[in-house]
Amino acid sequence: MNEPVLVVKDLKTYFDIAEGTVKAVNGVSFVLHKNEALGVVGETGSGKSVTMKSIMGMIKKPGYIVDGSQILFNTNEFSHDGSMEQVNLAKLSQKAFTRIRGKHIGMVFQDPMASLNPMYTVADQMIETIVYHQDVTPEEARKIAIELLKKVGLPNPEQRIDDYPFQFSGGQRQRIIIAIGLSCNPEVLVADEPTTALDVTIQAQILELMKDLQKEYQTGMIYITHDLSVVAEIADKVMVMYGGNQMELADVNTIFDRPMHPYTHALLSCIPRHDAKNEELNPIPGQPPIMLNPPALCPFLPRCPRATERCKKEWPELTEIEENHFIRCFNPVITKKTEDDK
Ligand SMILES: Nc1ncnc2c1ncn2[C@@H]1O[C@H](COP(=O)(O)OP(=O)(O)OP(=O)(O)O)[C@@H](O)[C@H]1O
Repeated sequence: MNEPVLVVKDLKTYFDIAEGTVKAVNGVSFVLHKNEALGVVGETGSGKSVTMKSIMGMIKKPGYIVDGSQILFNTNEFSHDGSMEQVNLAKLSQKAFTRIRGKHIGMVFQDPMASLNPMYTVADQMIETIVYHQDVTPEEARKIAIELLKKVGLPNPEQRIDDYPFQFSGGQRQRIIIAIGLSCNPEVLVADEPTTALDVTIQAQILELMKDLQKEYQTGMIYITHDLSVVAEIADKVMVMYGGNQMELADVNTIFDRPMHPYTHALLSCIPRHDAKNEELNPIPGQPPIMLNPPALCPFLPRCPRATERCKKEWPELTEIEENHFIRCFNPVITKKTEDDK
């Protein structure tokens, strides 16, 4: 495996509000390599977006990254001799972050209209980004922008680049956002539910496009979704989040074939499988956790069918149960490896 581009260690992001502390992200750790796609999956409110906003320096007051959290990014942006170094993004000033965001870490969000400025043409917005981060003239930037728009499948980009965002369909706008996200050839691309606002056939096209471009550019990608079928499609490895914590992290086949966390099991049994005899969905009994002043116990405890007395007393640390398979649980579901898995 190649060098890691991003190493996140025990990331905690809290919000101090009048009622107490919302522990939105409460100990997340993972490594992202070049050319690797990490799928982050979890129910609404599980901390997926706050994790990504923390990585991109977008946490605003009353939110803050707790001391001790590490978001180590491999970059030569700040070194004097062009050598690579690990920079802790959790400690980076907002000013310094403008040299990382958009250039080394690209972003694609759920709502393309919110990411594009309605007052400016696509050309204005793309050229501005490219000129800001790269040593090129506006004329060169325009050429780069047109090439990128071609790449993301926008028809007739030489003319359409001078249109305003409202003149495009939702799917086309998302293609433009992907082109902007990739415009500086970032080492990491963060995508937060980029297909949710689109209709189903367009969703599939955009997903395919992102997968192809990620492999072509060899970008490290973090792809957030609540949809397990999307994860199966796009991810090399998967992080399952619940209640601000990562419950499990493993390569995509392991997550689907031999999940060990009871929550991952519950999540997987909620999706209909074409090979399943029982066509019914199995909702997970109970309520999602409250993140305000949570107890130092597994957040899945009240809903967990495997909970024991120990779970009511101790905090489960993240453990590497087998190589590259991490789990936060005292009572994992152990199934034997089949011959195919070995
Ligand atoms: N500005 C804020 N102030 C207080 N709490 C916040 C703030 N932003 C997020 N939170 C809380 O942090 C928790 C995690 O939110 P987050 O947006 O990361 O969830 P998510 O998994 O991305 O959900 P979704 O799939 O709905 O986007 C939630 O309980 C949310 O209410």
